[in-house]
Amino acid sequence: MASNETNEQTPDPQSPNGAGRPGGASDLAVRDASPLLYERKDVYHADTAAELAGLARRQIELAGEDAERQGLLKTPERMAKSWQFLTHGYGLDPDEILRSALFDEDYSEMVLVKDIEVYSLCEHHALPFFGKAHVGYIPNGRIVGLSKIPRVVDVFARRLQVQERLTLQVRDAVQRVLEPEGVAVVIEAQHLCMMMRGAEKQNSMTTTSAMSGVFLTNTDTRAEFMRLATG
Ligand SMILES: Nc1nc2c(ncn2[C@@H]2O[C@H](COP(=O)(O)OP(=O)(O)OP(=O)(O)O)[C@@H](O)[C@H]2O)c(=O)[nH]1
Ligand SMILES: [Zn+2]
Repeated sequence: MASNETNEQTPDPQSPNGAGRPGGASDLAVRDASPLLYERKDVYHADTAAELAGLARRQIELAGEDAERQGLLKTPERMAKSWQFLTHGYGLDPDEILRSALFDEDYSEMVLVKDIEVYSLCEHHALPFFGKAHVGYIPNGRIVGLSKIPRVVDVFARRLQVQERLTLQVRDAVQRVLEPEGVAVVIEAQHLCMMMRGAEKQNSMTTTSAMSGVFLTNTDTRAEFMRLATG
């Protein structure tokens, strides 16, 4: 750590670490990478960190900033780490997560996990959208460990997304693995690309839903889900 900081305070003028020139990115990784950062192999990847940090540094420079300014010295590495976290869902398998906690059970009423926090990135602007997901299903002989539902929401949310596809993907994964009588998913979210830029609307909420099985064929079941989830 200390030697890293020393290097940061006194960059070698012969090796200006300029992202945008060949080799700049890997210099940056050597200078900034902290070993602890990459312990979570499912989230952080040392092999792409250098290139990401180089791109981040270039973005900072193109904004008109001095990337060697003290407060910004480690920012490219932080941006790389943050980007890897926000997109780590690509490396996760939703079916494997759901299959890891399936239990035979005769319970045949609705199971609802509601108010699951969702943080995702819109694929058009790479800006966050965030809100809540409500996931219900009616078992058909087996139930899933409750925590696996929010975990599966995160598998798909931690990718570049549109809210509609995120909603469908959660429904389809639960339907595919549990083979229940039906699945219902509602997501309510606010999109920063509509709030802090673009349309600049601060209070609009987008609701998407995806249903299958009995939630499509039985209006009472669907109504009960909507009442419990969003009422
Ligand atoms: N359907 C859908 N659209 C989204 C989502 N996230 C962002 N968008 C929209 O994606 C659209 C991209 O439109 P473009 O006209 O190509 O991009 P833009 O010029 O930045 O548009 P504005 O946001 O209107 O300034 C915008 O209307 C966004 O509101 C999402 O999850 N679902
Ligand atoms: Zn957007």
